[in-house]
Amino acid sequence: MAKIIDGRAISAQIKEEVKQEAKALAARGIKACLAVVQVGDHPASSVYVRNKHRACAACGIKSLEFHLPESCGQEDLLRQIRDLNAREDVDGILVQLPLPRQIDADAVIEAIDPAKDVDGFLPENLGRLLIGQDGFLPCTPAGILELLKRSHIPLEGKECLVLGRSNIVGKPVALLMLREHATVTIAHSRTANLPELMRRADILIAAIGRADFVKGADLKEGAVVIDVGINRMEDGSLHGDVDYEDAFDRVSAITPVPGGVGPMTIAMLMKNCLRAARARRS
Ligand SMILES: Nc1nc2c(c(=O)[nH]1)N[C@@H](CN(C=O)c1ccc(C(=O)N[C@@H](CCC(=O)O)C(=O)O)cc1)CN2
Repeated sequence: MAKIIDGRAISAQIKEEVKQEAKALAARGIKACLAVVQVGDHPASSVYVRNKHRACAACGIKSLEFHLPESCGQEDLLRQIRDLNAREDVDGILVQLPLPRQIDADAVIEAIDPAKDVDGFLPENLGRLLIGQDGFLPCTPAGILELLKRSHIPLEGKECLVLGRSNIVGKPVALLMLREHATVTIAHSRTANLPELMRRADILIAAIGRADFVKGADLKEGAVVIDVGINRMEDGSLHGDVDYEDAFDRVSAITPVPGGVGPMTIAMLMKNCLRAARARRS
């Protein structure tokens, strides 16, 4: 019987811990503050932004909302970021992705002060991860590691396969697994021997954005499956990158979608906000 790795329960635990730490910081006169910048009205982004404000409120972190129109120009957005960089009261800045087509997302992210990069997307912070130095970790990869650790899943010496090579999930989670002494392979759309790699993996982390791509028969018996995919189907339901029903009887542990990795992204953002406030103001 597979263990269901409950991201909602683990993220609630983390947010409770953050709340206690925020209380201790507030007792020293420091109220952590996150600025959330949204451009346009992408429906999923609006949900995630609202959930970030709610999580801040629940944890005792102040949050500020900056909502720019879909038609906003690159320079307007950069001006907004520079203003927030200069504000003493703002500890963390995040720009909700994706951004409209006319905006160069890399340039916008790189304009954020690295000390306020609570998304952990800046080259300074990703570079630190690469060379094993302390920095802000991107929230989804950090959330995956936390799920594995709090579920007592051993990583050292295990074969870990990461499906997907994005800068915000695939590559950083591969580095985190390597840091934990797993043997890591990154597979992508041009990987030739994917079936062989999947059948060998003790831990499979799927982040390719293709609904139900991985089937039970693809997996090693007893594998641990972490599903990062959030694919909305025509009937409105959400499916991961792994066919959950099909995989369930074959694996030893698996994250559901929804309720697995997704909630951890926001919990780890709260942790990063608090860390930014402590580092900037202590
Ligand atoms: N600036 C950022 N933009 C984006 C990030 C990010 O980390 N920083 N990640 C994603 C979106 N995201 C947070 O922003 C996010 C995605 C999913 C969830 C989540 O809790 N998902 C639920 C399902 C919610 C639903 O019904 O759609 C789940 O999996 O249980 C939280 C945050 C891209 N942009």
